Amino acid sequence: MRVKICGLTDPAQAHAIAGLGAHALGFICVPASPRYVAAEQLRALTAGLPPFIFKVGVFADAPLEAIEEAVQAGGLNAIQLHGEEEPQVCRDLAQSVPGVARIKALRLREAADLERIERYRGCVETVLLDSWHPAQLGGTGVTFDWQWLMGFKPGLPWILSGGLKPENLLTALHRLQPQAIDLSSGVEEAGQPGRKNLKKVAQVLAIARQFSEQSHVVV
Ligand SMILES: O=C(O)c1ccccc1NCC(=O)[C@H](O)[C@H](O)COP(=O)(O)O
Repeated sequence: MRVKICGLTDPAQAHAIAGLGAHALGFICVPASPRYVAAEQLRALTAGLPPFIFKVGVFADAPLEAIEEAVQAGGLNAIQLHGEEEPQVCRDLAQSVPGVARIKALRLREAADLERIERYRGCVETVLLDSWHPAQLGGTGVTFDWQWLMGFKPGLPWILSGGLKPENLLTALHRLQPQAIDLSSGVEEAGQPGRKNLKKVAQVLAIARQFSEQSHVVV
């Protein structure tokens, strides 16, 4: 079970969360987000992180130059495409930013939205399933209807996201058996987007570890 903690804005917190055992850290490169970090901040956030930590930049219909700049500044291992990027855009990015993994986020409004995954097969390495929200692209703290994932077998690696928090994580893991999870607002200080509560992060990592041990999953 891999754990991605997303929406970091403070270098000391990024280091602390890496030290707690998160596998991936996410940085929001979407200017409209309250968790937005510009390229220079990204450089500071990622400097000196352990080399085995996966660094993910989150974008939404961003111009290629912005993605290239962030990839370079942050030494990113992956880009998460959280907007309306078509499969061809994802394919093209393999040429533009070679060696950087692509994660396509799908914001689910109804069960039928899961069918969109098929279009991205072969265009991205991983899909991330998040909740749809009328006014926000991500970091909403809202869960989608987990019933939609009953019998779900997409045939490519996937990450469960959307409204996960220490209180509902174990239920989600038992019911949905995701390969990886992504959390943001559920591990934040109340009313402070981008400021993580390290106790909640530690709790989440302990739950994921405990679940993996019980399920004999290699962490
Ligand atoms: O977090 C944001 O502010 C954000 C803004 C614009 C696009 C994407 C964004 N976040 C993407 C993420 O990967 C979040 O971790 C994901 O939406 C889950 O958030 P939450 O429901 O708060 O755990």
